[in-house]
Amino acid sequence: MTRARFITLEGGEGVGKSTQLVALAAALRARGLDVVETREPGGSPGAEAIRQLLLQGSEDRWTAESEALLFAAARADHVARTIKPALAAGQWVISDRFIDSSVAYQGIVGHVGADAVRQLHAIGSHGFLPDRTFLLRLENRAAAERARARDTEGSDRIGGREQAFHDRIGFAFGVIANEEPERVRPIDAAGAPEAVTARLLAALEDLL
Ligand SMILES: Nc1ncnc2c1ncn2[C@@H]1O[C@H](COP(=O)(O)OP(=O)(O)O)[C@@H](O)[C@H]1O
Ligand SMILES: Cc1cn([C@H]2C[C@H](O)[C@@H](COP(=O)(O)OP(=O)(O)O)O2)c(=O)[nH]c1=O
Repeated sequence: MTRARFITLEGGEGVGKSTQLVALAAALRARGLDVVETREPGGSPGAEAIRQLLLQGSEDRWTAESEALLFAAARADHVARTIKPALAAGQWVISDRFIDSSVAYQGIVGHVGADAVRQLHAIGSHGFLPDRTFLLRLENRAAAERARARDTEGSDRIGGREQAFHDRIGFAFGVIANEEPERVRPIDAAGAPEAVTARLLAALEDLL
């Protein structure tokens, strides 16, 4: 039996992370693995409370620095209370977003700086990293169309920003994937959900 792994799904809004999280977890369970599905911001009671602070209210509710600290605090709780205990118990963990979202949104696009965000992660979560990160890649307009179809009742504080912001996020994730090619694997997110899941499984085969 291989050891339990921590997998994260990253990418901009609407690329299909939540959809693939459910499908990938089901595929891994079908192979007999015990899988925990989680998400950020959130994933533990404390982090879910911080999620409310982060995603509700006006766009200027937090300074860029406060926002980065809140994400790091939520992640520290998520890692300590949910992710590490699950891995220690032999469960695989798949998270919808993790540190790379902070590096992209707060670090590269939000001007806090990628290094500063990684330092916060070093303090809050001892620099804990996923075994593998899948970066779902989808052409910007297709992702915006998927997100619009989903968010018929309006989007959240961060998701509701203009298209140019989301374009910069896509670019920032590309920078991250280039920096850490061993951990961060780009996956084509176009096409039917089942086709994307098959690509994810193929790119996970060596860890199974
Ligand atoms: N491969 C796909 N093809 C078409 N629509 C999709 C696909 N994957 C997800 N969707 C739909 O697009 C919307 C956004 O997907 P979601 O998984 O919520 O994305 P994310 O979590 O990355 O924001 C949802 O309405 C979802 O049902
Ligand atoms: C985890 C994380 C999320 N975010 C943002 C990305 C999203 O706009 C929002 C999370 O909203 P959510 O609805 O969970 O994500 P999605 O829109 O992908 O389905 O928070 C950050 O800015 N930094 C982070 O570290």
